[in-house]
Amino acid sequence: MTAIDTDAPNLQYSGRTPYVSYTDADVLAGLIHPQTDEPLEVTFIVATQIMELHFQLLIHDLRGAIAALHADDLPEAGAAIARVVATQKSLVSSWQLLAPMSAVQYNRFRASLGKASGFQSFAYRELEFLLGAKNERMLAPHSGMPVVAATLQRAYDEASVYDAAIALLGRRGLPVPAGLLSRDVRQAHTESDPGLVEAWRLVYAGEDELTALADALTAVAEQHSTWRFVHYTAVMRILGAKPGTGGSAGLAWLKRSVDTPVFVELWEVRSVL
Ligand code: HEM
Ligand SMILES: N[C@@H](CC(=O)c1ccccc1NC=O)C(=O)O
Repeated sequence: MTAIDTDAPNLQYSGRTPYVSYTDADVLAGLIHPQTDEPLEVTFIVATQIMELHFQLLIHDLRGAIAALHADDLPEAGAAIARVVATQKSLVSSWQLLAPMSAVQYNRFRASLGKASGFQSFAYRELEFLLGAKNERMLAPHSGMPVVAATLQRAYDEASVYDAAIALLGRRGLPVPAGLLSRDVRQAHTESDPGLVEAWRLVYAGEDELTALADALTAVAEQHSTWRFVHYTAVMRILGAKPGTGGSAGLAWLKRSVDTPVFVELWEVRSVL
């Protein structure tokens, strides 16, 4: 052994290491507070926190995609949407963390959740709004948190990524129905518009970058549906048809969003390609 190991990392720091300062890993480590002795409660808490972090990353990149679409910067929009899809895949795979959890294990700590429910996730709500799944009533739970409420209100009031994309199609000369370009973007758009299906059909008839945008947005919609469906089946397995802690009917309530995909015309257009 030589006296000085020149390949070794630095070993001496005073206070928080630069890694901890940059990542706040100590703050993260202090955020796990189980209330029971059931080992799976820690799994549940960490899985939820991991999903919340994914929601924040998705919001960040979706906002980037929307800004790029507004600026007619398709390469940047495409790159941001590709990051969104990669994050969504990671988000969906984080359900694996809860795969080992049975109904019996969940019931051992469910009472300690009280009236807490993922339904109250402000980040998930912002994500849904940015994807165009708007619902004014979903603003209400957050009114007691002014900063959160203001951020959510902004996402509710502004164009979704789908609105921004169809506005771009309109500017590129595609026959997007005028009523859709001037619509109130605070309303959900869940009924397929035949004129917009035709505009997407024409996009796919071409070979340009708009086809790539259509496919990238379809991938976003597909991954979002997958998250909703995997959540739904996890609830089926763990909770059955019991009412939710958030006060909803549970499975029956969740089914409505499972049955309402985002970017509806991008699904309809498959039938006429
Ligand atoms: C044991 C696992 C889980 C069960 C049994 C469960 C159950 C439920 C139920 C019953 C609802 C309906 C609202 C209510 O009345 O509470 C709901 C909504 C929701 N849950 Fe979960 N959940 C689980 C895990 C998760 C996880 C890990 C997340 C990730 C953050 C999550 C996020 C959400 C969200 C965002 C909603 C609202 C969905 C919407 O608005 O469409 N859930 N959950
Ligand atoms: N709605 C669930 C509970 C739930 O989803 C939840 C409760 C507290 C903390 C996180 C939760 N789930 C996901 O975020 C239930 O009814 O059991």
